[in-house]
This record gives sequence, structure tokens and C-alpha cells, in this order.
Amino acid sequence: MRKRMIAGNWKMNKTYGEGIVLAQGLADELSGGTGDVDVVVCPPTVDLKGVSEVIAQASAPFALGAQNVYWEESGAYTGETAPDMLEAVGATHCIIGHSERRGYFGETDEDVNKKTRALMAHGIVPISCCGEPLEVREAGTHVAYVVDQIKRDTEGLEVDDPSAYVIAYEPIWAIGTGKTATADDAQEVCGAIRQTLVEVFGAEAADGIRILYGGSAKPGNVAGFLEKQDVDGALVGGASLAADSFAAMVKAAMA
Ligand SMILES: O=C[C@H](O)COP(=O)(O)O
Repeated sequence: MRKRMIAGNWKMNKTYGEGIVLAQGLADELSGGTGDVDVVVCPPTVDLKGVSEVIAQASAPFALGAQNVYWEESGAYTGETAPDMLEAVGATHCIIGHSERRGYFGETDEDVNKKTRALMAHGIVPISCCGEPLEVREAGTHVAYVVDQIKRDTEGLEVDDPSAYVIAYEPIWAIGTGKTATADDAQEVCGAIRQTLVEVFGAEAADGIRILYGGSAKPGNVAGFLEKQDVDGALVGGASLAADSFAAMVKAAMA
């Protein structure tokens, strides 16, 4: 049985002080616990340490995730962050391959593959994103597009603990647009991702890997996605920027 996961991607929002306030608000909202749901918040890099302290001080029932990582251990890579730097501030998860990083910063499937290996070597859970642009969806080739992405992103990988590797399917046309995929749209692609994971890792591992949906997910629509067989949670952007809406999504996942 896969444990549901609700992950919040703050993207490039919230200064240090604002991040502390949001994390504290979320700790208050979720003080009753999150039941059998894994909750992760992914603030900007400079906010990680502060949010980590809020989690520790408030015994908050959520984990800390980063939004990016570099695969080298250290060295002359200006502006980058190594896996052990994330570990040192308490990050246990890390988003990689988000379409915004792919689109604006040229991140490739090869990069995603290297980042996955680096994170896994440090025991940090990758939340590895995939998803098709609008023109691919309109051409009706979205399933093949995402399956190819998954095959490249996972090439040569070994997954010892399926619960420590997470995929997020985010159709690019649904991100921050208010235009949501239907739950059936999500299931179509998430089902194909699961099938691909069976081919890549075998049935047992594939059955334990969580697949999240992301793209204008909100308190009002998240339950519909979670009803689907191969959708195990949500990667939330805009609705994770307010404690009450994000907490409402966690509570919907607990129901
Ligand atoms: O990482 C999160 C996704 O890009 C979804 O963002 P959104 O919920 O604002 O559409």
C-alpha cells in the first residue's frame, strides 16, 4: 500500500521571514498530525535552514524538501548546492526536473538522471518531475512523450527502497494556469508511468513508487485525483503558499 504524499513547491516565493511565518502557520494547522499522509514543504534554498528550525521547534509533522540540487559533491560550481549541503540543513526530499527548470534553465533528462543518483547516494528522496507541453497534448502524443521522459530519467537506476523515489506528473499546460487536467487525464498518464516503471524496475518496485499529480491542484479538486488508482498524491504550487489551503489539501488526502 503506497502512502499518500502531499508536497508543496513554494517556487521562487517567500523571503526568509515570510517562509518562517508560512511554515509556522502550517505547523499550527497540522498540529493534530497528518495521519497516514507524508507531507513535504519545498521552500527556496535560502529559506531551508529557517524552515528546518520551525519543523524542529514545533515538532511539525512535515518534512523538508529542496527545489533543486547539483550532482557534484563540492567544488567550483558557482550558485549550485550539493546534496550534503541539503542534508546538513535537514532536507530529506528534493524536487528535480521541474518543467520550469527544464524550460528556463535548460535542465535535461541526463541532468535529472545524474541528480537522482546523487540524491539517492545521500539518502535524499528525489521528487522527479515529468510532463508534456500543450502542443504535445494537443497532438495526442502525451503518453508516449512522458513514457520516453521516464525511460531517460531512470536509465540505469536501481531503486532499493521504492518509497524513497517519487515521480510527479505535471502537464505543463496545467501549471499555474488554473487549467487542470481531469482526474482521468492524470490517471491515463500516471497509469502509463506505472507500467513503464514495471518495465524498468520490476513489478514489486513499481508498485511501491509514488506518483504525484501536479498542475493547478487545489483543496477543491485534489480528492478527485487521489481517487485514481495510480495517483498517490499531489505536488502543489500556488495553493501551497497559504497555510490554510495547503493544510486543507493534506486533510483531503487524510480522508
Ligand atoms: O510544482 C508544482 C507545480 O508546478 C504546480 O504548480 P501550480 O499548483 O501552481 O499549478
